[in-house]
Amino acid sequence: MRIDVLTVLPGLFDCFLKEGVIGKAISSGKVEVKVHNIRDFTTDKHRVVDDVPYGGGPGMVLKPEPIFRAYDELTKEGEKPYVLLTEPWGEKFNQEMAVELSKKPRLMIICGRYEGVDERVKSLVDREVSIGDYVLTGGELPAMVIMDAVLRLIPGVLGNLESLRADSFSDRGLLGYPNYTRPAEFRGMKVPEVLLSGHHKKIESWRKEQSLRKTLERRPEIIENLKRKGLLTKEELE
Ligand SMILES: O[C@H]1NC=Nc2cccc(F)c21
Repeated sequence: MRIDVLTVLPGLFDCFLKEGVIGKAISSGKVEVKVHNIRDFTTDKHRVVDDVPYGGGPGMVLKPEPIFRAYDELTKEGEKPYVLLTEPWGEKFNQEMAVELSKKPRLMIICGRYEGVDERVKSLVDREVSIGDYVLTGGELPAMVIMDAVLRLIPGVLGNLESLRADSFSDRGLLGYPNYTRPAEFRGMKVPEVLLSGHHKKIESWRKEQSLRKTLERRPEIIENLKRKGLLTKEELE
């Protein structure tokens, strides 16, 4: 997969693209992520990227020209990208959307600003996406959240062990089961016996039960949603 990111704050992406699973996926060539500074696509001396809103009001609005120039430049060759705009009032991002986006050969993410982007930019956009109903200063963190969730789903990006964990559970949006590691007892708190038993079938069913119980307790709507979609097996429903 190739992702092009358009932003006025490219520096925010430096560590994200170098560290961890995402950093390895890029350095190994499994995925290609290019961050572009919208300012590099301006033509005036002051490299202006935003301006005051017509009709008055607070804040600044990202101008259309530099973004269109970047889009034209970056889509001259190769496959047309599926274009996302990170927007406070966009469609709520979730695991289902992450799975759908992970199947696209090429993405472009235009990072919005809280005050907004000129409406005409949306003629380039396939999906306006928000990561939540809270006020951020810009769309760069949402872009990193989206890339993190999407890139980890690309085959080969996660190590073998981790990909085993990316089972139908997490990808159905169910909450995870409790995790423990050594020591078996710490400050009087013991690891559940079943996890020390080495009985894999029992361990698996304990984990499944824990995950379903926690999801039912904290996020009952996820269970309802899966029921409606017929994505819960008979024994999981018991
Ligand atoms: O993800 C959203 N949630 C909250 N604030 C935002 C600000 C700018 C862009 C954006 F996508 C967002």
